[in-house]
Order: sequence, then structure tokens, then C-alpha cells
Amino acid sequence: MSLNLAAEKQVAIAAVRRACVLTSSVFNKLVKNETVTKDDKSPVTVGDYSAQAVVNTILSRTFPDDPIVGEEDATDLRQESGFALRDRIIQLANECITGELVPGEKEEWGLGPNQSQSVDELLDAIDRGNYDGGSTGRMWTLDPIDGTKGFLRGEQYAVCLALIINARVELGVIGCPNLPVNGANPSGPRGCIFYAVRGQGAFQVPLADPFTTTPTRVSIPVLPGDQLNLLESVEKAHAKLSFNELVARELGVTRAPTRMDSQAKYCALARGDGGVYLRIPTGTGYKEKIWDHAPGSVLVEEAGGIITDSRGQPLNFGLGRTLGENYGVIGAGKDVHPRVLAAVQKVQRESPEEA
Ligand SMILES: Nc1ncnc2c1ncn2[C@@H]1O[C@H](COP(=O)(O)O)[C@@H](OP(=O)(O)O)[C@H]1O
Ligand SMILES: [Mg+2]
Repeated sequence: MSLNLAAEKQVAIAAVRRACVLTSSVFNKLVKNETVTKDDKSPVTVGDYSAQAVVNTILSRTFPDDPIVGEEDATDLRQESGFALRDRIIQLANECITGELVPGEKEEWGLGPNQSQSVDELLDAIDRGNYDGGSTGRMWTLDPIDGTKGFLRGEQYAVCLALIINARVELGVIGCPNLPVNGANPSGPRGCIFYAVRGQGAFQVPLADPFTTTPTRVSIPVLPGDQLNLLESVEKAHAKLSFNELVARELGVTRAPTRMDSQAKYCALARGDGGVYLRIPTGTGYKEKIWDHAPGSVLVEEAGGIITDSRGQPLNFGLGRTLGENYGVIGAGKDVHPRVLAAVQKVQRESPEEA
């Protein structure tokens, strides 16, 4: 049975859009600014905290009883050493919250010129992301800047929000400020929001105007082997890319892989930008976080795809803040997924040093 979730969807899209405006402006003000050195992580810290403050403020107003599993917590900002950072974050969050309403937004969501928040209110909002997760009831997952490395490079990153009910992802919204609106035209206009409610399909809307534009339904086309390519992380520490090469060979994939940071990969897969999402653990014991996969997985499933781990099991969003022991992630269209899974398992058997 499909839940309606119309109100949740509307609020989540609005929250993600606001957070994308905020993170884009942080990038333009701080990262492009010559005074920030290449290794300086402060823009991403400022962007992460303030975007989480904004999204959680909106969720607290609209769904006050829902817990939130968010990536950040405000402990560091409550110490004296964090006060300078805290003040920048509060200012940015309030600028974002008090921006004029756009069509589709409502003042009772805590948005608009009269809704400025106190320091304590915003720190408490950040800390509302400290829920431990679990297998029952409703909870939101939030990654305010997924793909922090991509954000700093001016490449792909995403603002990612999902609603999980009884361990099943029912709603996912992903904002991609730097993703081309049309995957076939990489130099064209950028900035999209993708969303899906389970049972209702997957959609793309422009980030600049998500409520008044007719949504485009996205789905994964049936692709012949020679048109497939692998969608994979940029960061070598996040996934075993040498394993992907062996799987590509096994599948007869001739196209070069597409490397991009963040859940923008799930979005690219969902709209048929030629791919198979493949994330094989590097063997460090790292556990995947639920906020890094919840919205992307429902989006791909609603676009007609399948998401499993390398055993062929569904991802388990009911174990807490992580997905538990890491068996990786495989995402592909329904027709292709069984072949990818078989190829992954074959490489695991035949090249155990890679598995
Ligand atoms: N060793 C590791 N293995 C797998 N994923 C990791 C990892 N270390 C960090 N990550 C996660 O990978 C995410 C980025 O995904 P991708 O590799 O697809 O771009 C990061 O999200 P953040 O950037 O929000 O921290 C982080 O949560
Ligand atoms: Mg992340």
C-alpha cells in the first residue's frame, strides 16, 4: 500500500531547496574566495551545520514528533572555542530561514521574514538530529551536505532528506545544486531536485522553481550492455574502484566509469544517465550511514531499479544510524541488476584478494 505523504513531500522539497540555496551561497562566498586555502574545511563545516539548522527547524515546526537522524551535532558549537563558528552559522541559518516565501511554501513552516530564531533555538534544532534510529516508527534522515569533498571542489554534492517508517524508506528528496538539468547536456543549466514517494514514482524538478514547474517523471531505461557505464565515487577511500573495473570487464561494459561525489549518483542512475551504481567496501570496516543511502535508494526503486548489497539482500535501514556490517551497494535497472549481482559475486569468487 502506498502512503499519501503529500504534506511531508511538500515540506521536504521546500526544506531541501532552502538548504541548497544556503550551501550554494556558502560556496560562492567562502570556497571561491581566494582567502580560503585548498585544505580549509571550514566552508563545509559552516554549510553543514547551518543547513542542518534550517532543515531541522522546518521539520520541528511541521512534524514536531518525528525524530531526526542527522549527520551533525552542536556539541562543538556550545564550547567557547566554537563561538566564532557558531555566530557565522546562526547568521547564515537565519538569513536562509527569513528569506521571502516562494510559491508553495507556508509561513507556518517557520519560514519567512518574521521567523528569525535565537542562538539556542538553532543549536537545539541542530541537536534534534541526534536520534539513534531503529526499526519502528517514523524518522527522518538528513545529510545536509553529502559529498563534502565534491562541495569543496565545486563539483557534485547533494542535500539529502528521507522519511523512514518502520525501517522502510517511504520518501526521499535529493537536491543537487551542481547537477546538469539534462544529463545529456553537461554544459547546460544546473540545479535539480529529485524526489520519490514509495508507490508514486520518481520525479525531477528544477531547483530554482520546484513547485510551479510540472515535474518530470524519471525512470531507468532498458540499456544494452554497450551503453552501460558504472557510476562510482570520486574518493578512492570510499569504494574499491579496482573491483569495479573487474566487474565492468565481466559485464562487457566498454564505456569509462562516471565518477561523481554524493547521492547525485543515485539521481543520475534514476534518470537513465547510463549507469550501474557500484560501491564495494574497501575493507576498513567502515559502516555505511543510513543518511548516505536512504533517499537515493527509494528514488532508484521508484524509477524502476533495484538496490541491494553484494549478497543480493535489501539494505537494512532499521539497525540504527548505520546499515550495519558493510556488504556494499549495487544499484541498477530491474533488467540489469541480476547480471551485475552475478558479475560482482563472480569477481568475489575468482579474485578474492579484491573482494
Ligand atoms: N571509508 C568509507 N567508505 C565508504 N563511505 C565513506 C567512507 N568514508 C566516508 N564515507 C561516506 O561517503 C560519503 C560520500 O559518498 P560518495 O563516495 O558516494 O561521494 C560521505 O558523505 P559526506 O560527504 O556527507 O561525509 C561519507 O559519509
Ligand atoms: Mg554523506
